[in-house]
Amino acid sequence: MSLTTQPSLLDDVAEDAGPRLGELTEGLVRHELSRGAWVDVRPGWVESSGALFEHLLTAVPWRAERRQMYEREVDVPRLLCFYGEEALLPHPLLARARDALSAHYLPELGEPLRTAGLCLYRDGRDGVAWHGDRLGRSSREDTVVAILSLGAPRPLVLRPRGGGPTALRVPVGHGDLLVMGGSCQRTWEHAVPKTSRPVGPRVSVQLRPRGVR
Ligand SMILES: O=C(O)CCC(=O)C(=O)O
Ligand SMILES: [Fe+2]
Repeated sequence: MSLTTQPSLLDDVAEDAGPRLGELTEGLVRHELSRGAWVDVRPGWVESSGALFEHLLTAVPWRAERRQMYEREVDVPRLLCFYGEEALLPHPLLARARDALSAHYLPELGEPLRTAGLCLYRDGRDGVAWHGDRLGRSSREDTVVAILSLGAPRPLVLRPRGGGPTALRVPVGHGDLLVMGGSCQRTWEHAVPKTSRPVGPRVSVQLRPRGVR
């Protein structure tokens, strides 16, 4: 064996061990919703995602938040950590994912994805109620919110704004990508329902443009 083969063998081993991004467009499916909203789903975009999930569980400074609910302050039922546009993301693969998504959606979106909101759903008691991400420009403009899901799958459900039955239910975990686009934040709502079924922890990474929350 020549010495020069050894580094490449080692590289192969190192690469096999870590999480990787697959080809984004391979298996990417668009669901056209009503009123100019759409959802793209790319199952298993992050390969070997278990290592990334384990890393994020310990590397992210997860925080519990409280919010006002009528007269009382209550715990938000999930842990959170927000990375603004200047922040170093907790794993280099997240920056690569953000950049790949920015490049892919640029023709439609006209700007890059810049921030990352991370959530940890510890078990089925954690969830997020029906809402649109409408705190920023997304209350007036079409936009894109891309979500990478790691760990145990949880259904992300969508319905038209203002109620009605769930129109789309996508279990997301283990490296799946789900992207909400067009008018989705204004004209549709999404949620991750709480469940009494035993479910393991899930991490959600939401990538958004500047000024969209
Ligand atoms: O858990 C998810 O992937 C969805 C989170 C979400 O909708 C939000 O934080 O705005
Ligand atoms: Fe949301």
